[in-house]
Amino acid sequence: MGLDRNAFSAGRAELAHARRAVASLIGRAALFGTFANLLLLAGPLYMLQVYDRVLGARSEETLVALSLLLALCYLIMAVLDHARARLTARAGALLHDRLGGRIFDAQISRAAVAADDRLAQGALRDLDALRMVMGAPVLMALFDLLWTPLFLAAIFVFHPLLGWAALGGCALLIALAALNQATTRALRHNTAAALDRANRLADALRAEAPTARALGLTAFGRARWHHDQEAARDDGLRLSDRHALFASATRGGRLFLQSALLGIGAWLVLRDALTPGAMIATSVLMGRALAPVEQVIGQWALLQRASRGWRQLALLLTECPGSPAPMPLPAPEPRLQVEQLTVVPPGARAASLRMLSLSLEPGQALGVIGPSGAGKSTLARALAGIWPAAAGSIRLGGTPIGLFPPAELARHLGYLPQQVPLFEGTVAENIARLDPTPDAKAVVAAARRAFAHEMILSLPQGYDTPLGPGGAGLSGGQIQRIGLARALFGDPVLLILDEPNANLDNDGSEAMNAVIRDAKARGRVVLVMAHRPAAIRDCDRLLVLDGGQMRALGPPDQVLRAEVGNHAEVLRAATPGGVA
Ligand SMILES: Nc1ncnc2c1ncn2[C@@H]1O[C@H](COP(=O)(O)OP(=O)(O)OP(=O)(O)O)[C@@H](O)[C@H]1O
Repeated sequence: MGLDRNAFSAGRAELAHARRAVASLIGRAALFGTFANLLLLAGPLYMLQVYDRVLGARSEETLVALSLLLALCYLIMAVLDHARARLTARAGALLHDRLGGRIFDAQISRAAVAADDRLAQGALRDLDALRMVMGAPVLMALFDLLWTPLFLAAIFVFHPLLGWAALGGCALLIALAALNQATTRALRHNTAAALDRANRLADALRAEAPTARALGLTAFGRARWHHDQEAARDDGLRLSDRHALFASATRGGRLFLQSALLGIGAWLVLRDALTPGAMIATSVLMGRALAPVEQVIGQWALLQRASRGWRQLALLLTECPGSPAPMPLPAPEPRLQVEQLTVVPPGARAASLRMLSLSLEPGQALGVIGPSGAGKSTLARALAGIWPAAAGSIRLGGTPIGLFPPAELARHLGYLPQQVPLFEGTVAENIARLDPTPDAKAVVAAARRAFAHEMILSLPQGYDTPLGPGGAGLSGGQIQRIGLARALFGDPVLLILDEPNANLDNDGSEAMNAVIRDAKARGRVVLVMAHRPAAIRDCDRLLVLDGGQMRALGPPDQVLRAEVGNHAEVLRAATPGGVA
């Protein structure tokens, strides 16, 4: 990725801290591995003894004793192997537990400002890759790799010529693997990118399947998907051919190496430079020395994936630093002050809201109107703490909103976005902001305030009605009412309603105005972003935005008279049954 190491050192430190927590498990696994590897030497030693002692002395007792000893060694080795596999798998699970919550929060805070952020999208998969690699045999093979030099040294002890041949063979196999990696890098990248494009398109079309079919997007969508799939298939085939070539060469090389060592050993035996037992033991030792090399080479992709995941997570954690446990702040008074607020949408170059100042006292409602793209939703998002202020400030009850921890700020805010997202879970859980054990009284109170109680009771299982993703199974108006109940849950001091009556009929619009009146009567501050005049009827101040700037702010009559040519018509439309 070509990133400066220091650029994500804070994240690295955080990951290393979590890794230290699992170090004792890994340490124990490594200790067991040490003994298991030492016991591996029992095989070659047994052969050495059988060839050089048992066959020479023709002693059956020695053979039986040696065989029993060998069986005991292998039994202990199997137990140790099993124990270390369990330990490394648990180390992976523990690492996942340690980091899971933090990474979940970090990816949400990053996605909150840029929904299509790749780092956020892949974070949980990166964490899974770390967990998997710790439980995979490749981690143990990495430990075993440390023993390869010892086995090679043992071969050197038998004869230096055998040692050099073994060392050269190992180097050749590693060089082959490195060459494989280097020559397939571009292919791997292209295959993954094409597959990613194809899958994202398929996911998007599937998520909007009915609309996609009705709009006739399927045929061209399929053609695009095919195009990317074909690219992925062609590069994937080239990649698998290349891998197969290297895999065959490696396998052939390894088999040849083992036989070659036997051949050199036999030649040395003929010249009385080696015993036959040492000749056989060398071949077995070579097999042991190469086994972890082969395993690491074979599972290199898994290691690479985990190492990429580690880097990406380090970057994510650096960019979304965890806040130390914040000092709890008193609940703010319902008073809003916005000063010289400028907001630049994430990823955009230009500000979509500039130098806006306003203040609202308890019990005041502000209507925000303006043409499409004027900056109304931008203001709503900034007030809800979603988009940060590029300049200026937003204070709630005198406290800058950035000082509230996000979860605490969310409790003081009731935000109804233009597109209301509902999630899999019951109606009650959705109103209680996904609390799996929702406070029934608070849920019903919020639904009553939102005039949604009767509507919810008419659903098949009332508050326990399960909803599909996005609120599947409900009408647009029902979704909006449940979204409003969720905004009112916990009786927040500031209500931000972005196009609240977009999907509502006249009764729904009336109910919405009653919600605004009720909130005002209880001293709450309300902001209503609206296209339909009916939504601003109960607002006592009106803000007109245009091109991200304030055009007017004041009492609705006055502002409409000054700003809108047909103000009389607009005021008439603001009454029930008026023109939408
Ligand atoms: N996520 C974004 N990234 C970049 N620019 C954005 C983003 N969202 C909005 N904008 C830009 O900010 C400007 C204001 O958009 P905003 O959604 O605030 O307008 P609006 O008044 O709510 O419009 P509408 O009435 O159509 O909902 C627009 O020019 C838009 O292009």
